[in-house]
Amino acid sequence: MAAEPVQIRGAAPADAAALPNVRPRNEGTPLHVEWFDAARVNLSAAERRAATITTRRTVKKEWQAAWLVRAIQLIDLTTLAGDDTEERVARLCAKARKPLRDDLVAALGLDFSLTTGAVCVYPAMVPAAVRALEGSGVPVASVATGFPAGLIPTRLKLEEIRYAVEEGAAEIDIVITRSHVLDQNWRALHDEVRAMRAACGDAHLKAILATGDLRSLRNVYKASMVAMMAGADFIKTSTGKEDVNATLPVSLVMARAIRDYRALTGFDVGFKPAGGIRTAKDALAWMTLMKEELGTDWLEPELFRLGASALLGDIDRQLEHFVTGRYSADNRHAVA
Ligand SMILES: O=C[C@H](O)COP(=O)(O)O
Repeated sequence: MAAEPVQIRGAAPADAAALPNVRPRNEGTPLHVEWFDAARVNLSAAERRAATITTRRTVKKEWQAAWLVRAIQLIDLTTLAGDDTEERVARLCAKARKPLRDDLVAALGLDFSLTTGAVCVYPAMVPAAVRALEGSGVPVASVATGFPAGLIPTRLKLEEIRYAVEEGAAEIDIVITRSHVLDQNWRALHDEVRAMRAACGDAHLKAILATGDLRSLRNVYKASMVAMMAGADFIKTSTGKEDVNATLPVSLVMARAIRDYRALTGFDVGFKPAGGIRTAKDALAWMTLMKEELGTDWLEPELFRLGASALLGDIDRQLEHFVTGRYSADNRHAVA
């Protein structure tokens, strides 16, 4: 079965910031354990359903370029390495501003300014990223709260968020305390994410659940619900540093939690799979999952991001193949 084309919207009008935001931000709710306590997740059913995304569903060839251009707009272009430097961050930001070569942009007939969804860096790199992205409209996302393990005192986690926001990060990717989930201490998890959301102020909060550490899909569902009740703007699978990072079955469970939370509260919460997403085929699989489970609003950067350090290169390669009919040498493509 084939997926339908995505509508690629152009650049936002210059005065977009002045327009009223029609989608209200998730305010969160008090903790309602009864909303998820009885939830059961059938692992093999989730795996079977996720498998159909890559086998039964394909994006028709003539629509693939449009889907891949949209995938670029959804990427949180990431560098989270111990040897990051301001120069590396500046190069990454240049890719975020201009992800494709001019000849490919012209051949694809793109009449808008194509950028990635955001650039995601460590807090110490936020000032360099903000400088490099000035005037581009590309937001800077910062990880925080003792990423990736999250095992620093709460006071320091909140201070780290405030630092990144003060330096200009518009999005904060926090990590939750995994032991709160493993101990089923939902009150502690709710309080923690609530305090982080308050520290974010106007910056949007993405709650990284580190699903590879949570031991069951049932825990993934419960942690997703509590993070949303605490006011997360996005729920995100992984840091990219766990042994198992983004997978389709985990993403399916998180998408169902987003659907359930929406039915209960009316709030739309975004989703960000991250960690190990490397190929154009991966990007299309996650986009198809979003479209089928949550609808086309979840193909917009406002509600869906692909967290990836090494995806853009393959998308670039596939788009070049689409335009020219051949693949060029790897060294001609973006490393990111
Ligand atoms: O948040 C984003 C992840 O760290 C990216 O992981 P990756 O390097 O496997 O793409």
